[in-house]
Amino acid sequence: MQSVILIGYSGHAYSVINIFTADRWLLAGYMDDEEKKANPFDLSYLGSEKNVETLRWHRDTLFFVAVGNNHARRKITQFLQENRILIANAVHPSASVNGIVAANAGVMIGINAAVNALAEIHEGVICNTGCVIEHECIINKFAHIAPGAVLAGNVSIGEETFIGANAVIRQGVTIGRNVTVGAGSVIIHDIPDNMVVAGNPGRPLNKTSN
Ligand SMILES: CC(=O)SCCNC(=O)CCNC(=O)[C@H](O)C(C)(C)COP(=O)(O)OP(=O)(O)OC[C@H]1O[C@@H](n2cnc3c(N)ncnc32)[C@H](O)[C@@H]1OP(=O)(O)O
Repeated sequence: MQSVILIGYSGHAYSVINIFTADRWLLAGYMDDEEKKANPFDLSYLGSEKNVETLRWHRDTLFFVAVGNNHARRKITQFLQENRILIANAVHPSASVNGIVAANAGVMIGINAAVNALAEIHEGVICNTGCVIEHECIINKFAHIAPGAVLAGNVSIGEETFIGANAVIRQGVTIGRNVTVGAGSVIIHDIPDNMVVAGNPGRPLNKTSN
């Protein structure tokens, strides 16, 4: 049985725990800035990942950065990599994965998510519950595709971009980096970097710096 240590232990981590448990991994504990008051999965607290000595103590175990915020997830992942810590992927057994998923790269693929032919899922990406990522889509590093979102064929999503729950992206659309797409939006045109867009059809709400 493989074992994994989580970094982060709140809402997003709970979904990640569900995935690892369904895939029969052993959860060796969690790391966070401090011990959490809530411990619904009865995990052991192993200290802060910022303490390099503590981190290296566990270097024979795989880690997973279970942090929903895209930018924070990237920062922590980079820190782990600098310290030669090995990172797992979390793929729920119910997910249908036919694309190309970066190996050992902190990718999460949730319950009933579908990744179709030749889609690329890069490092640190979250493909959340029931999302559909169609053929030849490219999901760049540390993006998050929220539950139920549908990306038609050949869509490209920039680094650290967030696609809200149940959003629909028309085929061939390119969405830049650090973009937020509101829940339920329908995106039919390309979106430049650093925008917040929402609605049907999606329109800018304002400029963001996430
Ligand atoms: C497992 C998980 O939980 S993963 C997380 C899933 N969560 C989501 O998908 C939520 C995504 N977030 C959203 O949709 C947010 O509403 C955002 C990011 C688009 C905007 O949030 P905020 O900046 O806080 O905007 P705020 O709520 O103040 O609304 C601003 C305006 O945009 C409109 N608006 C906000 N969200 C949306 C939306 N999804 N679709 C259409 N219009 C929207 C509001 O009605 C409001 O309009 P008004 O100014 O005419 O009253």
